[in-house]
Amino acid sequence: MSKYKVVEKFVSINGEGVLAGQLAVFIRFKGCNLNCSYCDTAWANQKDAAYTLMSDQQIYNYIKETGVKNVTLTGGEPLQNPNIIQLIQMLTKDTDLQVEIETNGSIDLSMFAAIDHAPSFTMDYKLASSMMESEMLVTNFKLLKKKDTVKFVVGNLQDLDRARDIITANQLMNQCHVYISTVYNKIDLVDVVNYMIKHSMNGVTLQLQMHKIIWEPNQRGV
Ligand SMILES: C[S@@+](CC[C@H](N)C(=O)[O-])C[C@H]1O[C@@H](n2cnc3c(N)ncnc32)[C@H](O)[C@@H]1O
Ligand SMILES: Nc1nc2[nH]cc(C(=O)O)c2c(=O)[nH]1
Ligand code: SF4
Ligand SMILES: [Mg+2]
Repeated sequence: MSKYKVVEKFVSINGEGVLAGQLAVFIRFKGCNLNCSYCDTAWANQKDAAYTLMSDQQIYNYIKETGVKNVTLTGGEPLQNPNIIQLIQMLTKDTDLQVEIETNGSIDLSMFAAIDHAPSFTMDYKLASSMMESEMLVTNFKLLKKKDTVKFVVGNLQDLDRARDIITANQLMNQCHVYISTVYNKIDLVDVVNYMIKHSMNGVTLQLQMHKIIWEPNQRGV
């Protein structure tokens, strides 16, 4: 049985994505293969970050004890542990749960495509201001389904230009949800909306991180 390094687990409202505003139970895994300039959970990626080793069953039991049905696996990078497919299979077998996975766009999603009752993926496409764009695996786009999301976290207007190019070149609007989020406190939100109007970005959703509005932005466990 696999064990996973969990740095925190908590119940909150989901602050991001298509289920934003709904209750969710979060499992945050330690460590990441990328190092984005703006990462708000860099603490979880440090070698000396404290963690609890948990098995698939212990994670499942914790989730069920909370009584919360939306489950978000995040990190760090949850999919960098190849055994995570076992946990995903255990969670998705329980059709009472709605499983969502936050992933950074650098991990090949093909091995997860065949899972029964597939989870929904929110896959970032890291833009230039993250300093991680060269790590993006664009072959993942074709694996995404209607319930999945590509998320662009923009730090400046050049990032928005690039996001628009990627959306068009890969016809993402026909593939899945498309979200624009903003690097917290980094870019004028009015500029982002005006950009969306100017470029007729129909169907694209702008999302702000709700938990950073409700709580102090650096607070953990929310
Ligand atoms: C912390 S990451 C963990 C999952 C995975 N490693 C990833 O990058 O998608 C979860 C989400 O938070 C976003 N994020 C991280 N730092 C942020 C910041 N400063 N402002 C806005 N979003 C941020 C990431 O882009 C990602 O969409
Ligand atoms: N409330 C809340 N919602 C979230 N949605 C995605 C998160 C993440 O860190 O992946 C997150 C988070 O850290 N907190
Ligand atoms: S990929 Fe996600 S966890 Fe990793 S550094 Fe970037 S934002 Fe942070
Ligand atoms: Mg977060």
